[in-house]
Amino acid sequence: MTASVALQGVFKFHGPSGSQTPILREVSFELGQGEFLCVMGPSGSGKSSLLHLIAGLDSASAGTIELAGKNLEALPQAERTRLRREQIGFVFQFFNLLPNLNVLENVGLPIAIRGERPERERGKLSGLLERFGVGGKQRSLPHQLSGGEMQRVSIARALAGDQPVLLCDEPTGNLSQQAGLEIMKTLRQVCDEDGKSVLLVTHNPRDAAFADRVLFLVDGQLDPAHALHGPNIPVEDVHRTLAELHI
Ligand SMILES: Nc1ncnc2c1ncn2[C@@H]1O[C@H](COP(=O)(O)OP(=O)(O)OP(=O)(O)O)[C@@H](O)[C@H]1O
Repeated sequence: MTASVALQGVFKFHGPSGSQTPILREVSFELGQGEFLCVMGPSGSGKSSLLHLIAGLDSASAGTIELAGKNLEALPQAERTRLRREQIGFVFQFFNLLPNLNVLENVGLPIAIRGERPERERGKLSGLLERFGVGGKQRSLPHQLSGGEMQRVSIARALAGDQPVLLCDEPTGNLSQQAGLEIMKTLRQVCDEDGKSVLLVTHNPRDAAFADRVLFLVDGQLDPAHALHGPNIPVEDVHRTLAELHI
């Protein structure tokens, strides 16, 4: 089966390469279809850079990155963008909802960006909002919602265009404990029930324990010896590994 995402020997230098230390060094892993994979690492270890590469928003300095079996590095920019829109939904720490659009309009954005008409998908979009407990907020503006509600709207948006892959960058980083827990249950549910492939970047051991597999990025390198495998990874194992790796 084709992996949703496959990295092989990826290096990333920021700025001119030469003698600089790369921020990602020989990174290789696969995100399987329907897998929930978490990457943890200290601040500055290259986690966000990794997500940018997978989304085709930046280019690897060496190595290959495949999205849905296609080598991103070999694609012209327009094709990369098209593939990103078709394959990837994003969930960000600060939600990234457009402040002047209401909830329904925000959730329809991935469809509008593809040049299609969100009004035609009204039933589907409302259904997603209902499913995530924000069905009554369709006409609200983002600033009228709680943090947890905003994040549930952004998960609905990430699913609105039927993208099979969700890239989640610290999705609970700006939420209360309880709201964050609800978001993690929701992400686990879209993986289990909808078959989405989820790649989560987080500092939070509780969130990492929701994953099927946890990888640790230290000094730009993945440490395969310390990977954790689920299901049901004990949060204590995540804490212990972070301590062993001095993260
Ligand atoms: N566009 C850029 N140009 C130059 N350096 C960059 C660029 N983007 C990131 N860096 C550097 O690369 C390193 C990794 O950054 P990145 O944001 O990927 O780390 P991170 O693990 O996501 O950190 P955090 O957990 O703090 O968000 C940092 O030292 C950062 O300063």
